Amino acid sequence: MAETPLPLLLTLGDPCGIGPEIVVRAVQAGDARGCVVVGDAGVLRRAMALVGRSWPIALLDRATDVAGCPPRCMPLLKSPSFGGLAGLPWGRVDARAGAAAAAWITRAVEAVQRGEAGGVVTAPVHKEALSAAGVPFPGHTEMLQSLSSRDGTAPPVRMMLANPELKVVLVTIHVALRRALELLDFDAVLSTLRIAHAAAARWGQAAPRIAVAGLNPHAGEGGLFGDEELRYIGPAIQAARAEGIDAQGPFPPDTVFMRARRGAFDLVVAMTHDHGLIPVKYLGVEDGVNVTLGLPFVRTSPDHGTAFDIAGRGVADASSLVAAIRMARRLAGGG
Ligand SMILES: NC(=O)C1=CN([C@@H]2O[C@H](COP(=O)(O)OP(=O)(O)OC[C@H]3O[C@@H](n4cnc5c(N)ncnc54)[C@H](O)[C@@H]3O)[C@@H](O)[C@H]2O)C=CC1
Ligand SMILES: NCC(=O)COP(=O)(O)O
Repeated sequence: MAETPLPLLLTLGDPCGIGPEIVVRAVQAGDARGCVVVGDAGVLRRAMALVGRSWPIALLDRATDVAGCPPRCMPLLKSPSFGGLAGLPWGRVDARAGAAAAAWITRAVEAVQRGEAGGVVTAPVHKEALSAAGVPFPGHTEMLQSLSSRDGTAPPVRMMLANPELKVVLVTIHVALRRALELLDFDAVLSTLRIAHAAAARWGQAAPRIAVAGLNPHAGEGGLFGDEELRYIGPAIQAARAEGIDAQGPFPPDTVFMRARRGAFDLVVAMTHDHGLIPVKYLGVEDGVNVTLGLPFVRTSPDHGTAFDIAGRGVADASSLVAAIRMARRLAGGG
């Protein structure tokens, strides 16, 4: 008999953004079966009111208790309580919202580390709200990495954004562009290639064809427009190849995504956040999923943010969250 997969945990994200609304929409559409929400009952009720639906909330001590949850109810893992969150104005940076969002991420990781859940799907947080709350991480990726530390050592992780046409893994993420240039080196590129190669086996590509986008226009044009490709990107690709990784490049960043989209490569490694994410997001946020590679558990997220400009208006699209839930189920082995 097939085993019932462990539930997925669904963190509500910033209470002032569209996270709670898209979580409720995903539940309403039947796309969040087997998921347990991590957040606040008042915030959930406010989101239910926004979409014109109301379900009883079943408060769970453990995520696995969802098995005994009556039908047509919203399973909510007992999570740190803050009070007053449901009264916060929509679409504003608020330290209380940032603190709550961070606490729910921590709660979800505790539960997954105890073996109660198959993975974590996170609704968006606002990075300024996290910072206002004194959270020492710019985003989920860094926070999840830190929470996964063992004996004081955090695993190397990378952000991947994926849609049905493109998969892009980033060498650097939430730092100023100047700082990203300082952080880029042989080890950072080689480590990214190793993480991407190892992670691809989880979605069924044991030997992915990885294209590496250069940093400079035309990938440096033989050193005419910068030498990072010659100094460390190319050597890191060669080192990866020597380990059996099918890494190719460096290719001009302005054309490599087009080639990958046409099927020449299975994924693209990009040096900086915007080099890599603009091509993915330009194809539309509906199908995009953010996956953290290298963690000891599955974590996915929609590819969009808190959308403060439309928060509280009841017009948010839950498609990307639904894609993130489906991807998490696949990666966690639940179909
Ligand atoms: N995984 C996460 O926690 C992420 C968090 N962020 C954070 O979110 C905050 C806001 O980021 P922005 O750059 O404004 O990007 P954003 O993705 O929140 O919004 C960009 C535009 O897309 C629209 N949009 C986004 N998601 C939508 C949806 N589901 N339905 C309909 N329209 C949607 C928004 O209304 C806005 O016009 C920032 O603090 C950013 O760091 C951004 C990306 C991911
Ligand atoms: N642009 C994607 C993004 O910033 C997501 O960050 P994270 O919260 O998943 O680390």
